[in-house]
Amino acid sequence: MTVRLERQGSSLIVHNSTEKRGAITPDLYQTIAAAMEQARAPDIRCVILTGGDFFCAGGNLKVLATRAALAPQERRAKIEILHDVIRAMHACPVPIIAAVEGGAAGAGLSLTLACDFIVASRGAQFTAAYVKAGLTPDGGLTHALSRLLPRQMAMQLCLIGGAISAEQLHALGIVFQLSPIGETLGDAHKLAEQLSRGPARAQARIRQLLNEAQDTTLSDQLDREAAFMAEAQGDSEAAIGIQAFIEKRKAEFQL
Ligand SMILES: CC(C)(COP(=O)(O)OP(=O)(O)OC[C@H]1O[C@@H](n2cnc3c(N)ncnc32)[C@H](O)[C@@H]1OP(=O)(O)O)[C@@H](O)C(=O)NCCC(=O)NCCSC(=O)/C=C1/CC=CC=CO1
Repeated sequence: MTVRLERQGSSLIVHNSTEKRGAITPDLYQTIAAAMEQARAPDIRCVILTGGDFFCAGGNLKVLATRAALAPQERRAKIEILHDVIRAMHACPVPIIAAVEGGAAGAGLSLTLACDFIVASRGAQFTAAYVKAGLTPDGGLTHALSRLLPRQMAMQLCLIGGAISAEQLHALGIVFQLSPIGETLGDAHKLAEQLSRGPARAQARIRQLLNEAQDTTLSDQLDREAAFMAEAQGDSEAAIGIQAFIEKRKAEFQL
């Protein structure tokens, strides 16, 4: 049972097939970090994160139980490894898809919500979990949940540590697609294929704009949008897309 990085066409796939419901190992951090690095190549159009029967149960509680023996700064350094991975995902130039079988818990949920699209198996369960172990969320979970959910719902999830289903998250627009059990990776590939037919540079600009919009003022965001739109208008992708519209045909962006 391992973590591995695979390339299929223009997609990179991080497989997290570790024991204990995909509980996090150092390999997972290294492999996602490597995928984020490789995603800078122009022929990579998408990254997919996937797991086994259960996507990822978060930090391994048996390992976390040993952390009390470490000095506070050593404990902090271990958490920062996860946070560097989340930062790298935020800065990734291509879309990231989570193909989630079974569900996600703790930092596994943080990783899921750091993705742009979530394809989840029907009945999958998502839980913050941390509070049940006397811990507090990390991996940007409170940042994500406080923006995605009403405050009270985020509080309920984090303070009680209960689960929310893929169906509920789908109704909220957080899960992009519900798939039959065992089919999330196949459906993620189809989505990656669809995305790869779009304009790569426009997609990278859009991703950056939406990610940065979370922490900025309207005025700063208008400046950013103006700069990016000016860039986009001078890009051959816009020439291709606009010409296709005028000629009433589907745009074919270079792959
Ligand atoms: C909801 C569950 C994830 C899955 O429930 P279920 O399908 O019923 O499976 P179980 O029977 O509970 O579990 C099967 C076996 O896996 C072991 N296991 C599950 N999760 C973990 C885990 N996180 N760590 C270690 N082992 C785990 C479980 O003990 C079973 O083993 P045995 O067959 O030997 O008995 C459910 O399992 C669950 O709620 N798990 C705990 C979720 C959790 O609390 N996660 C950690 C949150 S804290 C965190 O993520 C923190 C960090 C901190 C810093 C840096 C990096 C990462 O994370």
